[in-house]
Amino acid sequence: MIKNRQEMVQVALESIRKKNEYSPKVGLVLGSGLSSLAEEFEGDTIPFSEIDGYPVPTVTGHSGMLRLGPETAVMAGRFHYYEGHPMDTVVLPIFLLKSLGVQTIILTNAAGGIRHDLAPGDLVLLSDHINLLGANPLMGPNDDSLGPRFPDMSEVYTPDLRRLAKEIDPHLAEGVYGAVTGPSYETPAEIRAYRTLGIDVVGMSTVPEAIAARYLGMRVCGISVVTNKAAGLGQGELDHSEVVDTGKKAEHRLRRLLTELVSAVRQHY
Ligand SMILES: O=P(O)(O)O[C@H]1O[C@H](CO)[C@@H](O)[C@H]1O
Ligand SMILES: Nc1nc2[nH]cnc2c(=O)[nH]1
Repeated sequence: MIKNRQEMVQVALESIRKKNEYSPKVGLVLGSGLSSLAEEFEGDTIPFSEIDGYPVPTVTGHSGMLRLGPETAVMAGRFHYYEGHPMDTVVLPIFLLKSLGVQTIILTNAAGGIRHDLAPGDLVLLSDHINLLGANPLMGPNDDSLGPRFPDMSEVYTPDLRRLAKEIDPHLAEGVYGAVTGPSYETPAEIRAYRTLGIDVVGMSTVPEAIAARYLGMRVCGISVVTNKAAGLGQGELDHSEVVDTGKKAEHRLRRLLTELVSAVRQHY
């Protein structure tokens, strides 16, 4: 299983290296509706379809491109567990970013707001997460040369990066992200239960990526765009096209935060 994942990384890396040799230190993953933010960062655009062995996203709002430049590697799109991918594939982009030289990763996503003060369009800096996926991307034999068998998760979201983000955007909310499998959205009863667990925003991604990134020794920052009030807390039904539209509308504030955070990270480390 590990061999398979490391082989996938190697094959993907070789096809990227035929296109350019950049080794950026900062990586970004852009969630639903946020793909066009990749254009903010300098680099060559490599469609996922041109990366050997790499799947293409099946979800609207994930364009499926890597923008690889001297300072940043941006994954415009991600793979979700609910798409039917094994966890190895869900976290393949993280292992690939690591092999490209990335040391700091910024994970973004679209999420439903559970905490009462969160409204569509708000940004939430992740302070922690709760994994309700029923799976962990590190299951299976461990390669000790990559990371420990039992990696510590007491500070997944690097405090220093959170401080930098709050200096840039002092009104940034902070909260706990809960990851569920989806693809069905939650019932109102599930949302009430998640609230009592201490979950502030809910989504179907990010947590496997954050776990893999910490395992690999990366610094991690997580940012949710609240695209809707969670089930039962707002008006009407949840709809992915609204998730994508609201994600696009939040791009302006997120653009400033991401670009300034990337330059702060470059100065800081
Ligand atoms: O987490 P990202 O990829 O931003 O997408 C979120 O939006 C989709 C549901 O509308 C799910 O995929 C959920 O995880
Ligand atoms: N699970 C989940 N994922 C989302 N992604 C965007 N909004 C939501 C939501 O309300 N629930």
